[in-house]
Amino acid sequence: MAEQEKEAALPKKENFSEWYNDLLQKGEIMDVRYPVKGLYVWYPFGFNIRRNTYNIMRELLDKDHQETLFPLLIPENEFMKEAEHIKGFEDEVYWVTHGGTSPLDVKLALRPTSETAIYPMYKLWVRSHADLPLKLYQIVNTFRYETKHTRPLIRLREITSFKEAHTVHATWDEAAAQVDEAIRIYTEFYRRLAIPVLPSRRPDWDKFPGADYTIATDALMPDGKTLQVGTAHHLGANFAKTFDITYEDVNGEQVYAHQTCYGVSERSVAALISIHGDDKGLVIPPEIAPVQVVIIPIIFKESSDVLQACESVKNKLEAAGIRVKVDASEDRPGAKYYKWEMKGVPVRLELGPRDLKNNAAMLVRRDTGEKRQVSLENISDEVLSLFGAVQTSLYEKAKQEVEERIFDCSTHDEIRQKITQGIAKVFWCGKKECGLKLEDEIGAGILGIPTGQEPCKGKCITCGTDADMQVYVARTY
Ligand SMILES: Nc1ncnc2c1ncn2[C@@H]1O[C@H](COS(=O)(=O)NC(=O)[C@@H](N)CS)[C@@H](O)[C@H]1O
Ligand SMILES: [Zn+2]
Repeated sequence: MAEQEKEAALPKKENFSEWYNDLLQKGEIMDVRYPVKGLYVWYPFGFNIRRNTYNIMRELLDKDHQETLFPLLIPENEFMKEAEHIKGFEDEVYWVTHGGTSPLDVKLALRPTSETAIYPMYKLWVRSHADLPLKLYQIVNTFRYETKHTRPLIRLREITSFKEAHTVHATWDEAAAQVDEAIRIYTEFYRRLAIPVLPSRRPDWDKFPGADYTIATDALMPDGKTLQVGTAHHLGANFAKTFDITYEDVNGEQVYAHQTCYGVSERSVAALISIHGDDKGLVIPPEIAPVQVVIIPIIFKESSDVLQACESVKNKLEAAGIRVKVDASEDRPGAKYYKWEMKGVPVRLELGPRDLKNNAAMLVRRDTGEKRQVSLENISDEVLSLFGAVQTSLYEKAKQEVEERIFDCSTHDEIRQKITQGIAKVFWCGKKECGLKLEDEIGAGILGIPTGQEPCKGKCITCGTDADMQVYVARTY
C-alpha cells in the first residue's frame, strides 16, 4: 500500500459520517474511487476482515446447511413470474441485453437476489418429502440499482458479500421454525462480532416482496440510526405456487412446499467498524482481526538482540494460532503505534532492551488503551485469555449503549426528540392506518414489533384504543 502520506487526522467519531468515510480509507477497508456509482473496491486488509467475518457465518450455517452457487444471470421470463416480487424489484434490477454486438433474444437480469434463479431448479430437485428440508446458501455478489444515497458497505449497487440462504420445507410451521432459527443464527453471528442486534417483525407494508412476513435484525449505529443487518422471510407457498415446487407426501399426494430465505451482506462489516471504532480508528474484535498482535521493537543503538527477541515472541504466538506481525520498519515507534491503532489491532507488544533483561514486554490493549508489563513466560496464554476479555468487553459496552438508547415514548414530540439519539418504543394497536399515520406524523418508520416481547397493555399512540404491543420506531439507513 502507498506510504502513509501525511494526511489530515481522522475526524472525531462524533462527526460520524465523515469519520466513517475517512476510516474506510485510513483503515484500508474499501477504496471508494472506482468509476461506477455504488461500486467499491476491497483493500486486501478489508477483504481479510470480510473473509474472517464470513468464515464465522459459514461455521454457523454449515452445521445444517450446504453451500452452493447459482448463476448470476436470470432470464426475464423467470424473473417476471412472481407478481409481488417483480413489483418490489422492477425499479432496482439491472438488465443485460446484448452478447457482444448481437441483441439477446431474452434479456437477462443481474440477480438482485436469487429466488428467481434458484426456484426453477428447486422445482427439478424437490420431488418427495424425503428431499425436505432442503437448506442451501450462497455467498455472491448481487446488483440493485439503488436510487437512494449509495454508501460503501451500507448501500451498494453491487452488493459484494450477499449471503443468501433459501430453504424448502414440508409445512408452513416448519418454515416458520426455520425463520426463527435464521434469526437465532444471525443473533449468534453478530454476537461473535460483538454486535448486539434487535430482532423485530417488520410491519406488513415493509416486508420482503413475495413474503408472508419478514423478521429483521437491526443494529443501532453511533448516529442513532438503525441499520438493517440481516433479514429472514417466510415465503409461505407463494413462490412454490409460482414455480410449481411440489413434493409427494407420505400419502402420495402432490403438495406445495413452504419456503424461507434469509440474507446478510457487508453491512455486517459496516456495523462492526461503526460500533467498535473510536477516534484513533478501527477497533476489531480479536476473532476477525487480520492482525491480532503487533510487536513493536524499541531499538536504540544496538538492535539485533531486540529484533531476535521479537521474532521468538512472534513464533511463540504463531504456534498458539495467533495472527502476529513484527513491525521492524524504519518508522519511529510513535508512528507505528498510530498506524496499527488505526488498523484496529487488538493487542500491541512493545519490546525494548530493558524488557529483554526481565523477559517481559509492555502490553497495550487497543479497545481500552490499558498498558501493563507482562512476562513473556506464557505470553500466548496471556494474549489468548485477553482476546476473550476484549470480546466480552466490546459486546457488553455495545449492548449497554443500545439499552441506554431505547426510549419508551407516549407523544409524537417525544418520539421526534428521542429518535435523534436512538429508538423509540410506542404502543400501537396494529391497525395499518394507525401505523402509517404515525409514520407520517414523525417522518420516521415503524422498524418492527420486537420478537419475544412480554405482553404489555397501553393505548395506541394514534387512535387511543387498547394496544397490547410496543413497536420500535427509528430513523434508518
Ligand atoms: N443495497 C444494499 N447494500 C448493502 N446491503 C444490502 C443492500 N440491500 C439489502 N442489503 C442487505 O441484504 C439483506 C437481505 O436483503 S433483503 O432484500 O432484505 N432480503 C433478500 O434479498 C432475501 N432474498 C433474503 S436473502 C438486508 O437485510 C440488508 O442487510
Ligand atoms: Zn390505533
